Amino acid sequence: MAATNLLPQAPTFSKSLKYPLNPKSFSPFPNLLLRPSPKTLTLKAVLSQNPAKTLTPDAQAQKFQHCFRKSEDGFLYCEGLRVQDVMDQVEKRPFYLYSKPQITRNFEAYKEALEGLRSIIGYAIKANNNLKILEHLRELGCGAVLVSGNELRLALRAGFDPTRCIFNGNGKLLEDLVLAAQEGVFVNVDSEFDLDNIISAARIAGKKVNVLLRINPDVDPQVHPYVATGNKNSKFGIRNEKLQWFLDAVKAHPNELKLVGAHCHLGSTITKVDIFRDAAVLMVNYIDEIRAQGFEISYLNIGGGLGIDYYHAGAVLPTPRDLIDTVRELVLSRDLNLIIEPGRSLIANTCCLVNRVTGVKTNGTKNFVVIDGSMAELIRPSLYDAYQHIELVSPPPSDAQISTFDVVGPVCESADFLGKDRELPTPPRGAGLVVHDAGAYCMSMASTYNLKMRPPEYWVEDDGSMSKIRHGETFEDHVRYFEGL
Ligand SMILES: Cc1ncc(COP(=O)(O)O)c(C=O)c1O
Ligand SMILES: N[C@@H](CCCC[NH3+])C(=O)O
Repeated sequence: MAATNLLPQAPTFSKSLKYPLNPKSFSPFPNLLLRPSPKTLTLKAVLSQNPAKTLTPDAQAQKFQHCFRKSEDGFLYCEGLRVQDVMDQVEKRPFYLYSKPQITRNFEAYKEALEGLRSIIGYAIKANNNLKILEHLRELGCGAVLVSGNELRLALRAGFDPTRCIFNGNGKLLEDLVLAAQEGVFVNVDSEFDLDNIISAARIAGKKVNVLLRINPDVDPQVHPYVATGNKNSKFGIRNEKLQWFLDAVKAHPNELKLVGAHCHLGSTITKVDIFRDAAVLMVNYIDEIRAQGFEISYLNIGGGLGIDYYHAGAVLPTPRDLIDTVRELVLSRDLNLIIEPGRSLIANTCCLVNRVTGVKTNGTKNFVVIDGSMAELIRPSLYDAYQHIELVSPPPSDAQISTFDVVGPVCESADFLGKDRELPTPPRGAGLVVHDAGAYCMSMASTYNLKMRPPEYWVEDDGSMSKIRHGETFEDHVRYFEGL
């Protein structure tokens, strides 16, 4: 399917140009320039208008209690099952172990927080694309956020209602946009060429597409630069300078496009709700400006990004209720539907990567616990220097010496570590060791580097029994890719 260029390209600095390109027109931002506009609101101004909200730990914090608990005699449990017993029953290789009830509790926490608002919870499938988990979230009433054609196909296979799905991304392909258009999925517009493709897709599908403009509000999410997406250096979204061009372009295509909302996504692992509040203030200002031009905007999508407590050190972090409460009045005051796109905060704390200790060694300056899991199964520590809590699943021998270890895998990279400088009792060979909070961006980012095949996944069911929810990849799977070539 070849895309024709339906739209002229917006200039980098669109101040002096209008859609369609017309050298005579001068101000593409009549409204934005004449009134206090989002552009003139610096972050500092926003903050002073909206004094920081004090975070109150609420009853929901209880709901975020960890499904993995240590018993008094030192055994780790997942809900009612001893992780050691699970290890003894399953294949001897690293595996992911989830709690289905915790997934439900996490979802319910968002649902309860959203009471009184018209809303869609769009689960960001990129965080974890296990089909069983998707089906469970869909049954609970979740929508889905997709960033590729295959994520869209998987969401449809899992039975998600397409009208509760949002297709995001800065490089969406025409054929995938056609599917999105056919299915009636919301599509977020990221760039000029993206809009061009969306218009083509609408024509091919013979369907009008409901679009949201992904606005880059330039708010610093105060996170690792690799997971910051809503600041001015980001590859994502539309900056204020180009906004009018997009509005005019949408207006020029009434048969293909219906502009229904505005979207932003600031980044991931955000642990201060005031950051979301700042962005939401900017976003509703944009929505006011856009509505003033006659568009019927009914959705504000504030993206995902809420962080979780990776450290297990007793910190009180914002809950879904804290997040929703911080934007609630803004949403109500504009009579908007709220879309949120949580990934990590729905799924991360529901799972551990369970590993076995291969052995312990020292190189004279450092001690190492070598396990069978690695950066291939769980890359976050290597990629972002991310901390994930590590502990043994069973009590160590009574004479085990406590030392400081790097917990490493067998992969031939010095970046292959799961944890650095961790104080642990010296584990015997074969001991079980878990990496916590492994439900988000772990399995979905796993690779087969060093031919470490992707691990199997299990979950503890609501009745306390255990089921396999994904087969582990095997050597035979790898060899099969070359059959018949
Ligand atoms: C557009 C978009 N929405 C939602 C998410 C989910 O973010 P998180 O897992 O931090 O909630 C992401 C990932 O950061 C994203 O890029
Ligand atoms: N992969 C990142 C999150 C990226 C979010 C996607 N926009 C992580 O592991 O924390």
